[in-house]
Amino acid sequence: MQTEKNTKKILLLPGDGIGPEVFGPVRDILEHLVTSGHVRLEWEEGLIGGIATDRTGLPLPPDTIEKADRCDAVLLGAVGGPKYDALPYEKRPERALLGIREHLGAFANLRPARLFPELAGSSTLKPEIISDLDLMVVRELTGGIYFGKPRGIVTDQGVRRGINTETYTEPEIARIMRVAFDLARTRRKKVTSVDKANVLESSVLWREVAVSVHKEYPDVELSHMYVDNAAMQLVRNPKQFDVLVTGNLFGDILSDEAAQLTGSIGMLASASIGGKTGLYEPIHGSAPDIAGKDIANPLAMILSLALLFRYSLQREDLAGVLEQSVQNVLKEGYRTTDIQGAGTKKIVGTREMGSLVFHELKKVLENSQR
Ligand SMILES: NC(=O)C1=CN([C@@H]2O[C@H](COP(=O)(O)OP(=O)(O)OC[C@H]3O[C@@H](n4cnc5c(N)ncnc54)[C@H](O)[C@@H]3O)[C@@H](O)[C@H]2O)C=CC1
Ligand SMILES: CC(C)CC(=O)C(=O)O
Ligand SMILES: [Mg+2]
Repeated sequence: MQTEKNTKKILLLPGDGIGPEVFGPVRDILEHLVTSGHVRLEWEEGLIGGIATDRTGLPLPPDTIEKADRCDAVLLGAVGGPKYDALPYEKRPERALLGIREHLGAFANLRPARLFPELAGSSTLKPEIISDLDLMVVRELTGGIYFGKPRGIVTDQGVRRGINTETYTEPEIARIMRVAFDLARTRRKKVTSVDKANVLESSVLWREVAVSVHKEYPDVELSHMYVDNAAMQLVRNPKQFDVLVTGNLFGDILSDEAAQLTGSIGMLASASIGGKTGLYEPIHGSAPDIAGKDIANPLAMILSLALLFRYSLQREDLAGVLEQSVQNVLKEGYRTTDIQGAGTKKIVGTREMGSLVFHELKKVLENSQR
């Protein structure tokens, strides 16, 4: 095990709905890692989303931005909920999410869809289709239609019109392509670039830049796929993919689909990198349908903390310990309801799953010191 020279600082933003619930084990895990001397780390908490609007009138208060700027990494739960759905866009919790991603410059969103072998019987897909699945979705996160201007709802001669703009610049495409090619070099050296170049000019440029950047990576294979076909191929034969790189909107949609290949959206973690500070969050939302019921799966949240150790703190050892702890708990047959299936010995709630992983983590750490 390594130790840190300098104390690192992280910001915790639990957010709304199941966000604070799945965050439960995070503080215990951090506390234990610090008190047992495995890492020198401090953390503070902040507000984001609906809860921030309730308490301060703003979904992304300046205090949260200031705290994020003093930290080495940010860990976020989820934002949003029906209570806030009627708010104008600038006041919505989701605006805060886009705002913090943009502020941190976190343009590369890595969403690793890796199937724990123990969950091969938990997906709605046949085990032979998903066994050994290990695909990385690289989603462009600070451009595209979520940020393009003009946007809004205007009234034109008495008729209301909703407008959004899909736009990508050459440098925006080139930098996300480099992230995808660099990652592919550490994996199976295959990049599939997903676009809609048969219809959209932004995708025509996307494809041209992909081809041009690819010249820097002759050892990596590049192929292109239209997004409608990619959505179908993901459930037909997902193991054909290694790194799948795409824009903000397509990546948002395809990564929820990829999550189901791993058993549940409650399993998929994400790392948003490329800017001054990394941002780590499960890919799921605030799940208002199950919030407050102690049934949400906290594993995507815990695995996001593992990614924080891997990408922002360069602590591959601790990332591995967390991932091993999750796997051991699954091996013992514990499941939240969303991942029940073959191999389930006991259905547990959010709190119990969190505490099982926490206790397993202590064991894994002890064993690693022997
Ligand atoms: N990163 C974020 O903060 C995101 C926020 N949202 C927001 O979340 C709210 C709900 O959006 P939805 O479209 O329903 O997406 P969602 O991801 O919150 O939920 C989709 C479905 O997956 C289930 N689910 C999600 N996370 C789960 C977990 N950890 N364990 C077990 N089941 C889980 C939910 O119960 C629901 O049936 C909206 O306000 C939306 O804008 C949506 C996606 C991402
Ligand atoms: C507000 C949305 C862009 C959040 C989302 O669905 C995501 O990032 O996956
Ligand atoms: Mg999404």
